[in-house]
Amino acid sequence: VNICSLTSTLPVIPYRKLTDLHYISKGGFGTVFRAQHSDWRTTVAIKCLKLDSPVGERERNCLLKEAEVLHKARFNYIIQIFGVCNEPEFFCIVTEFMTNGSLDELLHEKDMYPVVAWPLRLRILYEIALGVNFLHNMSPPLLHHDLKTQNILLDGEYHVKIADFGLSKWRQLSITKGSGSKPAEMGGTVIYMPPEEFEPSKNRRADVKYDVYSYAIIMWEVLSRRIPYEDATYPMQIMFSVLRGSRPDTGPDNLPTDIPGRETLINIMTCGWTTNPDERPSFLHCLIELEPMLRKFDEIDVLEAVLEVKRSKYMRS
Ligand SMILES: CNC(=O)c1cc(Oc2ccc(NC(=O)Nc3ccc(SCC(=O)O)c(F)c3)c(F)c2)ccn1
Repeated sequence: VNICSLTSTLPVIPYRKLTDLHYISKGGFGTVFRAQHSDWRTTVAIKCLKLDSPVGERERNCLLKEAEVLHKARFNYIIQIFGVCNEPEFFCIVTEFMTNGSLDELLHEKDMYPVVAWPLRLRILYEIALGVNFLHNMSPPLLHHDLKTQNILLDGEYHVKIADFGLSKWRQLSITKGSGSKPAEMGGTVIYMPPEEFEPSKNRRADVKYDVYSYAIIMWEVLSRRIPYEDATYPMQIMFSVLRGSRPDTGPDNLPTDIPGRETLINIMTCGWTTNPDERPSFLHCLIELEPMLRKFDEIDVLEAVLEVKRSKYMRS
């Protein structure tokens, strides 16, 4: 990646402007911190190369590539990049900070969020589809291939932004080597992976139908507030049962009958996770099905749902 071509249109942020760093997360490859920008007076997130490891040319190129991707993929529902910090001893991507964390927390921290009303859950599903649909509409299509509730971030008003923490080494290697993703045992979760990913004899094309499988699993997780295959103890168990065709149960115990548009949502879900990738819907198709459902809610329903989660978070934090 040519740093000049990138930084000619993307702000270069001097390291000295980034203060109050707080550690957020780390992978084999990079580390994410929260920070303040001393001139912009805002909170930002910075994804940097491991500070201790000598910044290898390849690692630096990976992060530059990511900055370029994020810069090109600017959209309402994709995490926003503010700039890069490119100094010999410090190299990082600077993005917006998503104050309400990940969808994973919203769904499973039931003490903090005892109630997440349906209008907000459906808006979240709709906005995830808008974000991924945008990526798939780029030319060439940008495939996420690591959609999971930990990579779906929420801003101050609980609007969705698609992210990719992608901090594990093998994932970066797969980007640079252009190979498929490595087996999930290396830290990744299997629950969002389509069965064709497990096939050893993989001559997989860069599959546009990978993401919609992950999206179908996320739909089930959002509507049930359960961890898919929560009874399994080993990833291999999940892989084998998924290869045999088992999927999360869509019965009323997991998906309550009072979900608005329950039938349509279950149809999209079961279509999205079918074994044959060619039978899975496009995100455009998912959006066309979801649009009328969102129109049924008026703005107030959604705002009341947001207020309810804000109040409960405030009371319990
Ligand atoms: C409580 N709040 C937080 O903790 C927090 C942490 C945070 O940290 C980061 C998380 C992710 C990234 N980077 C990233 O998302 N990159 C990326 C790359 C490719 C694609 S699209 C194609 C593909 O997936 O390959 C894509 F959608 C995204 C980052 F730089 C910082 C950001 C905001 N808030």
